Formats: sequence, C-alpha cells, structure tokens
Amino acid sequence: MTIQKIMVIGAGQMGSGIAQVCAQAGFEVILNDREQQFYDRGIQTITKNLSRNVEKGRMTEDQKQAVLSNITKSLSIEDANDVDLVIEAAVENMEIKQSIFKQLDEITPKHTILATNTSSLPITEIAAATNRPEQVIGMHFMNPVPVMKLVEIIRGLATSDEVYTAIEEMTKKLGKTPVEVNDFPGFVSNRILMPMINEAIYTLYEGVATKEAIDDVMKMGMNHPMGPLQLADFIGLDTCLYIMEILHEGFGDSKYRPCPLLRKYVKAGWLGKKSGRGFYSYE
Ligand SMILES: CC(=O)CC(=O)SCCNC(=O)CCNC(=O)[C@H](O)C(C)(C)COP(=O)(O)OP(=O)(O)OC[C@H]1O[C@@H](n2cnc3c(N)ncnc32)[C@H](O)[C@@H]1OP(=O)(O)O
Ligand SMILES: NC(=O)C1=CN([C@@H]2O[C@H](COP(=O)(O)OP(=O)(O)OC[C@H]3O[C@@H](n4cnc5c(N)ncnc54)[C@H](O)[C@@H]3O)[C@@H](O)[C@H]2O)C=CC1
Repeated sequence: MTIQKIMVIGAGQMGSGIAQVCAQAGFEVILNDREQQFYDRGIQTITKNLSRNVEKGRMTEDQKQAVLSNITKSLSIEDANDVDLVIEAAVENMEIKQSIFKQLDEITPKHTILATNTSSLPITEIAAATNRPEQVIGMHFMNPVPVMKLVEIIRGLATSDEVYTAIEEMTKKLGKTPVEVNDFPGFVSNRILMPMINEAIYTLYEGVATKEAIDDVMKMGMNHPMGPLQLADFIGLDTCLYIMEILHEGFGDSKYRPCPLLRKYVKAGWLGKKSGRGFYSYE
C-alpha cells in the first residue's frame, strides 16, 4: 500500500497542522475546507509556523517554499478522486463526519484509506457510513500537531491489519510515534484528559478558586505545561463540550456530565483561543 497523495479535510487548528507535517515529510497534500476564508486561515498558520522555522535556522527559505508547494487548495470534496489517503479533521460531529465519509466512499478510488482525526467519536460508526469499513481508521493527532509526538491509532471493528500497518508506517514517516488503542469513547487520551478538564471547570463553577489559581495548582503542583483551563481554551471549548457529551452518552455514566459553565461559554460563542475569548481573553 503506497501512500503518496493525501487529502486533509478541514483547515482548522488540527487540519492545518496535519497538512503541514505531511507536506514537510514530502507527501503531496490537498488541503480542503468549505470556504476560501477557512482555507486562507489554515495556510496562514502553516506559513507562520514555517517562517518561524526559517527564523530559527531550522529550515531555509527555499525549503519553506518547497513545503508550501506540496500543498494544493481545495474547496470541493470531489478533488479527493485520486488520493491514496484522506485524513478528515472537520468538526467533532457524527452526522457531519458520516456525511463526509459517505461522499468520500463514492468519490475516492477503491484503494484509498479513509482516516479520521476524531478525538472521541467511534471509528466503527463512522466506518459504517461507507462500503469499505476495513479501510477506515482513526488517526488521532495531538495539538499543536507540529510539536506533539503522539498519534493515537484506533482500529474500528473491521479495520484490516494491512491498513493498520500502512497507517503505522505513515505516522513514523511524519516523525511521530504511533500508539495503538481500541475503539471506545474518548479512546485513551480524551477518556483521561477531558474529565480532568471538566472537573477543573466544575472547580471554577463552584467557586473553589479563581481560574488563575486552578491553573497555577496544576502547572506548579503537577508540572503540567499548561493549566487545565488554559488547555481547554487551547483545544477549543466547543470541542471539549462535544467530547464530554460523547463520553456521557457513550458510557451512560453521570460521572461524565459536562459542566453547565462549559455549556454556557459555548452557547455564548466563547470557544477559547480560536474565537478570542474563553476562560481567558486573547484579543
Ligand atoms: C483534544 C484532543 O483530542 C487531543 C489533544 O490534542 S489534547 C491537547 C494536547 N496538547 C497539550 O496538552 C499541550 C500542552 N502544552 C504544551 O505542551 C506546551 O504548552 C506547548 C508545546 C503548546 C507550548 O510550549 P511552551 O514551552 O509553553 O511555549 P513555547 O516556548 O512558545 O513553545 C515551545 C515550542 O513549541 C512551538 N509551538 C508552540 N505552539 C505552537 C503551535 N500552536 N503550532 C506550532 N508550534 C508551536 C514553539 O514554536 C516552540 O518551538 P521551538 O522552541 O522549537 O521554537
Ligand atoms: N482542538 C484539538 O485540540 C483537537 C481536535 N481534534 C479533532 O480534530 C477535528 C477538528 O478540530 P479543530 O481543528 O480543533 O477544529 P476547528 O474548528 O479549528 O476546525 C474545523 C475546520 O473544519 C472545517 N469544516 C467543517 N465542516 C467541514 C466540511 N464538511 N468539509 C470541509 N471542512 C469542514 C471548518 O471550516 C474548520 O476550518 C475535530 O474532530 C476534533 O475533535 C483532535 C485532536 C485535538
């Protein structure tokens, strides 16, 4: 199974990072989003990251241009008609992901592997929207993608060994470390991380401490690089809420209930760093 040409769907925080690391590893990348403005924002982030590498002497200007030339714009999913791999990084919503995978199943060649960067949704259910569940797999990158080494690789119920091996090898080519996990809500990463973030939000909601104090305790007391509220802003509060809802629904256990304060912030459009305001302000 040779992977050379890749489509990344969604040019947001994760999709732009995934496109960048794939292009840096020499793959041909088609970066797809719904509208020009979202594509522009993604390519701006990539250009900024690469420019920082040039400034720090880790890359020449020519190398930066070569990486950028590996990325092509797409505003239509039909452009996936000759790719070997699709990595979907659109919003964390089952209906949207299933609709994308159904279309991809019709558009892409038979050999194409369909991967999703979902942070918590069942791979098996996304795969059920296609006629090739053995070629559907979870490829869960961590944020910020250019920095973080881990990729959680999640097999759906039907994912073939051949597809698993191809994605494991591809992950290593990106300079990342694959870790295999099974298909349960939140996998390993968000099963553990998100309840901690949700509990930090409850701690704020109940007035146990200020947001700064909560973050300081976890940073200085537990050596976390970011406090949980700062990390929630960094991930995106909408994504945090979607993940808590998936854990709550998937396990049917009240211990995963999303904090009402998290719901309130998302309803207000306070989505964290990406919208300029969350627990902290970024203007
Ligand atoms: C929700 C999910 O499904 C799964 C997830 O992803 S959960 C989130 C997982 N991620 C985390 O937990 C991140 C926690 N935070 C951290 O590890 C660190 O704070 C951090 C790496 C983000 C920043 O590190 P820092 O030491 O505080 O800041 P800083 O010195 O500015 O950055 C360190 C390096 O990262 C780079 N960097 C920081 N943010 C970046 C970004 N958004 N994109 C690209 N590179 C970035 C910087 O350029 C810098 O690189 P160099 O030193 O090589 O120049
Ligand atoms: N934010 C994080 O820390 C992490 C997020 N993830 C997952 O990655 C996915 C994307 O998350 P983010 O990048 O943070 O979100 P984001 O909100 O930054 O970006 C999502 C992008 O997808 C685009 N999009 C939406 N529907 C689309 C469609 N039908 N076709 C093409 N593009 C579409 C949007 O326009 C937007 O640019 C989600 O599934 C999320 O759970 C995984 C790991 C970490």
